[in-house]
Amino acid sequence: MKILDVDQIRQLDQYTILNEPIAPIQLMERASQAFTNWFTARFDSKTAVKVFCGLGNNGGDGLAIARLLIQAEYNVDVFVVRYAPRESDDFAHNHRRLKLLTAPVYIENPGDIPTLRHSDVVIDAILGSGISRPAEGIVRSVIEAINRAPATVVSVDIASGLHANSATEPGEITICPDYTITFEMPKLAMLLPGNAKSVGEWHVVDIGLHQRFIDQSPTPYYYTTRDEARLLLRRRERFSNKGTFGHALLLVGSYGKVGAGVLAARACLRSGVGLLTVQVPRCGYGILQTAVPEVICRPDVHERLLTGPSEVEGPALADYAAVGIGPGIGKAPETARFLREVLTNCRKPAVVDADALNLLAAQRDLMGLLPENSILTPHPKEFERLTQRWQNDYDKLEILRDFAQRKQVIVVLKGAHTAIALPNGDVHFNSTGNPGMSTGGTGDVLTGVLTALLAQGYDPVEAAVLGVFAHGHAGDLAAEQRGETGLIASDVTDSLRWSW
Ligand SMILES: NC(=O)C1=CN([C@@H]2O[C@H](COP(=O)(O)OP(=O)(O)OC[C@H]3O[C@@H](n4cnc5c(N)ncnc54)[C@H](OP(=O)(O)O)[C@@H]3O)[C@@H](O)[C@H]2O)[C@@H](O)CC1
Ligand SMILES: [K+]
Repeated sequence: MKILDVDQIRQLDQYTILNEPIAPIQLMERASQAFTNWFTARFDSKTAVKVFCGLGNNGGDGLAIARLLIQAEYNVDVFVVRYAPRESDDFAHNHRRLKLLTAPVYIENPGDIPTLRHSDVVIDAILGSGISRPAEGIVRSVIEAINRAPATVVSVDIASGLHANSATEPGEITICPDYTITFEMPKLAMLLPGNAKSVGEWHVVDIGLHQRFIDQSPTPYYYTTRDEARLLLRRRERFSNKGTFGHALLLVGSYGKVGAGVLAARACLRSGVGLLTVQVPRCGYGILQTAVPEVICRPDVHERLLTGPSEVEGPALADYAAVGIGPGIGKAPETARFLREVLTNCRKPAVVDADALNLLAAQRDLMGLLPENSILTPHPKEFERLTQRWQNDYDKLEILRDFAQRKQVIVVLKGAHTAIALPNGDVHFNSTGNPGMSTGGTGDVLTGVLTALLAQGYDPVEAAVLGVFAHGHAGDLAAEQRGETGLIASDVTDSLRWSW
């Protein structure tokens, strides 16, 4: 799904009005109805609803929503924050219609702000995507009062005060909602970790904006939906053998961190690889053979470290269908030398994770050896070591896109809504996963998943988008079973389904 910016959404709005065609007020009605459908499915009609409206089209939505809820026999109070003499045409229209049902209360001074109770549900329709400056004066006072109140808060389209696709400057205030119900597509701001409090749990409701305009609009930002991820899945051919699905090599583990290798290996096997060889330091031999009997184990000649040579013969590095390196390998100089050798000899895209990334950061010339379209899977701290500090999430996105383009690699920046930057500068945000996955070893699992997909011949871009989705989906299934708190990395592997 494409993520468009505010200007594009405004044009999309106009395009829909002209080409569907539909009257603006009808489009507002459709959006308000879509919000109301979500709301009535979530909150019953005994709920005390307090709708706060501004004077633009977001406020117009709020007035229409209030009317629809009154008609559905909800107990609704409407407050209009009168911060300016102007109001939008569609606001004025809905204002007239609402006044036939109820009398809104006007808020012009802080003394006009009502007291909100725990049982109240606030609908925040003060400011929408059209904000052009920080919230000040009475708008700020109302936002502060709502944030202080114990009520549940649902924002219409976007939390009031939050910019849809640019940074919120220090000192700016936004509503901190429990939910955001946004129209047609997520806004970029909703995918960035720094905005978590200004977004809450968010849902997209479809309001039927014109698909042709969306298709034609250029954007570097995408959001991977379940259907899109499903389309990437390949069926396993009936007449196949283990050779069909590739022979992968994982280079993992060091003394004390052999478990990282076990996690990556199990995940690789659960992701459909045909055959898997795992090289671990000699101390990991017994552990790996016992924990994962399905793999071919190549013990390193070094007892505790990964250094390269092994007494067990195997194919040359270049003959493996895919190579994954990093989980648990540590940062010893011997291992750094081996990483250099691997990157020099491996001409296919590789998966590079964890300490392999830290070694790249320490010896930046190694980056020049990365095979094109390799998949790097840093968490933010590792990515910062590879690049530089950033000021805010937007700055980080630019650094991410620039890095992927300059190095011609795929960067999977892990976190809530993992951002996958491609060599062409596009960024795909993931839609699956949960906070339970912030626990040791889930990254190792992802390395195994991605290596398996590359070994099966998936294009690296598709492997990254699909693998990250499947990994998060498995985390969501695991969280359903155990809850987020008790979730561990092995649960993610055990929940890998490859159908959704
Ligand atoms: N296409 C869609 O998805 C659809 C969108 N729809 C809805 O429209 C919403 C966008 O509407 P919008 O453009 O009228 O924006 P919104 O934020 O309500 O008002 C902004 C106005 O307030 C002003 N203003 C700006 N900053 C301010 C501030 N800090 N403090 C105070 N005032 C401020 C500014 O006027 P100015 O004073 O700058 O002249 C501007 O005119 C969108 O979020 C969605 O809810 C649906 O109805 C239909 C389909
Ligand atoms: K809002």
